[in-house]
Amino acid sequence: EKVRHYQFDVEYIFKKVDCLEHVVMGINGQFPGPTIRAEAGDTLDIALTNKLHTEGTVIHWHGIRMKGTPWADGTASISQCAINPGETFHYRFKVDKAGTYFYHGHFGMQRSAGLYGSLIVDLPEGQKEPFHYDEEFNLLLSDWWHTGVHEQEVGLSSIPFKWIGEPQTLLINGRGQFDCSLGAKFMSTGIPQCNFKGGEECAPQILHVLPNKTYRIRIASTTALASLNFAISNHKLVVVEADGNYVQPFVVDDIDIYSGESYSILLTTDQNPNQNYWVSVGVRGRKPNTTQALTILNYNTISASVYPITPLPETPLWNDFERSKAFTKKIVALMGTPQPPKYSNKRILLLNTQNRVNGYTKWSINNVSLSLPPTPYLGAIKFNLKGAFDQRPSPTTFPDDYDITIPPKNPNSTIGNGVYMFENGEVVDVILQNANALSANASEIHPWHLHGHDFWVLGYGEGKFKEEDTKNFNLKNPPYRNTVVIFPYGWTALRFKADNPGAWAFHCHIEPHLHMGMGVVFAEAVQNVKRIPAEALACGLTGKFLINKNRGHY
Ligand SMILES: O=C1O[C@H]([C@@H](O)CO)C(O)=C1O
Repeated sequence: EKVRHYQFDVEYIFKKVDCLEHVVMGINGQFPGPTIRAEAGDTLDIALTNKLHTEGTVIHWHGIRMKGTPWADGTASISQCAINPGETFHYRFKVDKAGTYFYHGHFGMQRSAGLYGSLIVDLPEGQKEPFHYDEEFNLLLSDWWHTGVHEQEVGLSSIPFKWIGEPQTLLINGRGQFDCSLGAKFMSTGIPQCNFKGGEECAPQILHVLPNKTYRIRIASTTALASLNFAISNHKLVVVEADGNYVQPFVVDDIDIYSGESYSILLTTDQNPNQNYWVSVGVRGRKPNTTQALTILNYNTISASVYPITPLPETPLWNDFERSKAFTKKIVALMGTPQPPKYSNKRILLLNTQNRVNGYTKWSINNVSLSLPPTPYLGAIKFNLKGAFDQRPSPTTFPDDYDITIPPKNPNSTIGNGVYMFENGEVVDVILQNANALSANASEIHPWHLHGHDFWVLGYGEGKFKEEDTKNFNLKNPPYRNTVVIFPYGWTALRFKADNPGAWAFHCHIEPHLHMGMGVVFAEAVQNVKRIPAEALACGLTGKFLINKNRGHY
């Protein structure tokens, strides 16, 4: 159990992200940021210096539960004040569970701007994974726009509303090709063939393998918007991990991965080693307008620049939701995974709707669109600063007669910043209810991510959730995750234990949707939180409160 020290300098850099040069958020001059690698039980000590000139920043350690250090969760306005330009914030927290994680900006739309990197936690020395592999790869998937995020943010909060549209490019480990494709010869789109000489910033990273070995491929998606499908031609994939928890292994030809999720898959190199194979990432869930990302699986027996003779993997139809559901429902926990409590103490229903507030387009939960306050919730709750946010209890349900199959009859909703307060240790069921968006016959996919906890996914269903649906909850081997998707016109049920004192975001991981208000704040036992560093509180009402106190820890 080591303490691992990192210095992260966040700054804008120029980078040929998709062969065209863009301004991107980098860390220590790198995009994506440096990969953090630690062992379960280690403490990470990351000094984050904001080298941006005109905006604050924070970094969220996605999937790490922050037991005892809720102030290190890295969510602006919730766990801390944004770090001002020139200032350094010290994140110090324990990584308590092995798995595939990542980190990313959690202020404004800085994740969309490229502020992200991988965080991999290995088992401690001497402990063994419940599966065998020889080597591993790590693939961080993302999507990229040619419009800068400031322009995107303004568009989302303008009248008329300007939607960001579909991404220009999909990136694998921060590399994509916009003006060419490796598979152009095999496509009918007229896009030119890429010819890389080597050394190009945007050249795909080739997966070099040896025959008859097993590789663990860690895949995480930090996309701003896109739901993705990953496939390797001629090879089966065995899914073994999801969001840092083991799953009962199952074999598939391809996997769906939503923003905020991570998987480990095992790949056995049992195909003809004298050929190269495609590794493909394509868009699902929304009508795609982005070329699939490609790289090569190369057996090291031939040159990686020989074109695969197999056809390009075809991304399943974007709107074949039955196929998406079939994949998702294959995921169950491996025996030995923590099991859900048999009963819950409380159930809340969260209706997801697209709305209007004063003519602005928003997303709302039970008719409240989240607008983050200037004082972070953690300090505001701890010091009982009642003016910091709406003190009224947040709505835990929606009208019985709400028709989820049509656009909202009254599309007007309200802006809010209240909190869902839970008792310490309370077992909470959350039903995420999807609905029709503002235009007719439209209901979208939303991957929901919970901070500070893993939850059990008890089930998915079509239409409106009904009491009798609880009979079909999976209490035997529900997957234990931190991100779960709601399908169009459907619901997803999850259960979690509110046993981590702190204030925690629970939100749609599609970044423009969160920006449009699609999230809520949960909090439990904040009175038990100790030693919040002053630098996490030095803004808003907590900042004023501190001025009247000594510096240090509270
Ligand atoms: O939030 C969104 O807005 C657009 C569309 O609904 C209105 O332009 C879209 O596809 C979203 O996901």
